[in-house]
Amino acid sequence: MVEKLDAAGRAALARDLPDWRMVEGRDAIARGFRFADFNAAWGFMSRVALLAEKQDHHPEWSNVWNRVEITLSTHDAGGLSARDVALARAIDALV
Ligand SMILES: C[C@H](O)[C@H](O)[C@H]1CNC2=NC(N)=NC(=O)C2=N1
Repeated sequence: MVEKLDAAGRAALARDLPDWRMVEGRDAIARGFRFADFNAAWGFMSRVALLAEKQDHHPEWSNVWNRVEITLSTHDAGGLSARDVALARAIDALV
C-alpha cells in the first residue's frame, strides 16, 4: 500500500515545487508547460515518458500543439504520495 503524503510532506511539496498547483477538488498537483513548438513539446513528453517508466509512476497529461498539461496523483494511494513529489521534481529538472 502506498501511503498518502502527510502534512510535513505536503508542506515540503509547497515549498520545493512552487510551479505546481493543487488541483481543485482532487488530491493532486498540476503544472502547465509551454514550448517553442510541437516538436519541442513532443520531445519533452518523450523524456517524461521515460522518467515515468523508470519510476513506475505515470502522469495524467494532455498536449495541444506547444503546450503540455501534467497532473500527478497516485491511484494506489487515492491521492498524493511521495511518488508524485519524486516525479514532479524529475520533471522540473527537465525544463
Ligand atoms: C502495477 C504498477 O506498478 C502500478 O499500477 C503503478 C503504475 N503507475 C502508477 N502511476 C500513478 N500515477 N499512480 C499509481 O498508483 C501507479 N501505479
